[in-house]
Amino acid sequence: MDFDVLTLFIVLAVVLAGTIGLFLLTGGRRLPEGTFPETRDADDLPEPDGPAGTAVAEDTDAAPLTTAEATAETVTEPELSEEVAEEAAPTIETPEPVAGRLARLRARLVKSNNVFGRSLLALLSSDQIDEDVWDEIEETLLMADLGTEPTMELVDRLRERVKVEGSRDPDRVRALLREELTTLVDPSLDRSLNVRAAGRPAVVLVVGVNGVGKTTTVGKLARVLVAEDKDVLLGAADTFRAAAAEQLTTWGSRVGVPTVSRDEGTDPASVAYDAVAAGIEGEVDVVMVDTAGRLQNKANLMDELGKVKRVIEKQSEVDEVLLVLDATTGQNGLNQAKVFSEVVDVSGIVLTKLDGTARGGIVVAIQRQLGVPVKLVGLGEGPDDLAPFDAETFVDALLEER
Ligand SMILES: Nc1nc2c(ncn2[C@@H]2O[C@H](COP(=O)(O)OP(=O)(O)OP(=O)(O)O)[C@@H](O)[C@H]2O)c(=O)[nH]1
Repeated sequence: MDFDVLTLFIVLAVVLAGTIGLFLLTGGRRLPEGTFPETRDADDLPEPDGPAGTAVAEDTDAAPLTTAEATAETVTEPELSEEVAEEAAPTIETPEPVAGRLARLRARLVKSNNVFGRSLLALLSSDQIDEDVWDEIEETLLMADLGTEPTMELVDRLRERVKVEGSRDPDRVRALLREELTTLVDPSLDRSLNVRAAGRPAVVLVVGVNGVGKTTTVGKLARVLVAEDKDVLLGAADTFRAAAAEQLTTWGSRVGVPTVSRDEGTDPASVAYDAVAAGIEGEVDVVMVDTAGRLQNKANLMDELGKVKRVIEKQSEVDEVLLVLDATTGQNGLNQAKVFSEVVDVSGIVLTKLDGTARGGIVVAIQRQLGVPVKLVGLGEGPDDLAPFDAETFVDALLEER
C-alpha cells in the first residue's frame, strides 16, 4: 500500500514538472503543430497577405501564430530596422529637368556673351561701313577669342555679303551675321556624349589643368546622367589631394551615385582601374573617372595621365575623353588642348566658366585647332549649371536683344 502511494506521488510529480516545463518553454502560448519557426531566410517564407509587416503589427495577441508572423517576430526588430533605414537613406536630390535647365542656362549665356554679338550688330548696321568700322569688327572678334584665322575668314565673308546685298536693315544684318557665325561654330559636328556601350559600362575620362572645373563638371554631369535614368559610378583618380576625393564623393552622394576612392598618394591609375572594375561588377551604365589637374608642360604628369588611360584600357575601352578648359583663360587653353590631345586623344571639350566671360569665340578657335567639338559648357557654380553645347542656340544667344 505504501509502495502504491509512493509510486502515484512520483508519477504525479513527474507529470506536474513536465507541464510546468512545457509552459515555460512556450511562453504560455499554444503552438499549433508544425508552425514553430526555425531561423530561415525571409526569401524562404510564403508571401504574407497585404503589405509586409502589417500582419505582425496588428495580430500579435491572436493565437495561433502563422509561420510568417512567428518568423517576423524572431528576426525583425522594428526600432532597429527603422534606425538603419534612416541612416541608409540620405536625402537624394532630384536634378533639375532638362527643359528648365536649358532655358535658364540660355538666359545666362545671353547675359554674359551678347555684348559681343550686339557690338557686331551695331557696327554692321552703321550707315557707312568704312575701313575703320571693319577694323573695329575685326577687333571685336579677336577680343572674343575667335582666333586670327577665323576672324579674317569671317570679316572677308561679311565684307563680301554686305557689298553684294547693300542692306543695312538690322534684321537682314542679323540674319547674315547669324548665318556666318553658325557656319564657323559648325552645327555639323557630332556633339553627343559617348555614354552608351553594349554589354559594359561606358567609360568617361575627365582631364585638364588645375582649377578649370574638372571635379565640378564630373559632379554636374553625374546629375545629368542620373536625370536620364542612368546608373553611374564615379572614380576619384585625383589622389594628389584628399579633399578632391571628398569633393567628388559629396557630388556623387547628393544624387545617390557611389564613388570609388583611395588614400591620398595612391597610384591614380590603380584607382581608375578599380573604379572601372567596380562599374563592370555592378553593371552600371557609365563610369566617370576624375583626374588630378596637371600642367601640360610637366612631362612626368602627362606620362602619368597616359598611364591612367592605358591601365583602364586593360579591361575596357575609354569611350569619351573630356578635356575641361576654362573659357576665361582664352587662347591659353589652346596650348593645353593640343598637348592633352596628344597624350590621351581627347574626344570632346567642356568649356567651363562661360558665365564669367564674353569670350565665347574660343569655341571656334578650339574646334578649329583640334578638330574636337565642344560638347558641354559650364555656366555657373551651381549643381545644374552644365549645358550641352548646341551651335545654333549658342549663336542665337550671342545675337539676342536683351
Ligand atoms: N563660374 C563658374 N565657376 C565654375 C564653373 N565650373 C567650375 N567652377 C568653379 O571653379 C572652381 C574649381 O573647380 P574644380 O571642379 O574644383 O576644379 P578642378 O579642375 O577639379 O580643380 P583641381 O582638381 O584642383 O585641378 C570651383 O570654385 C568651381 O565652383 C563654371 O562653369 N562657372
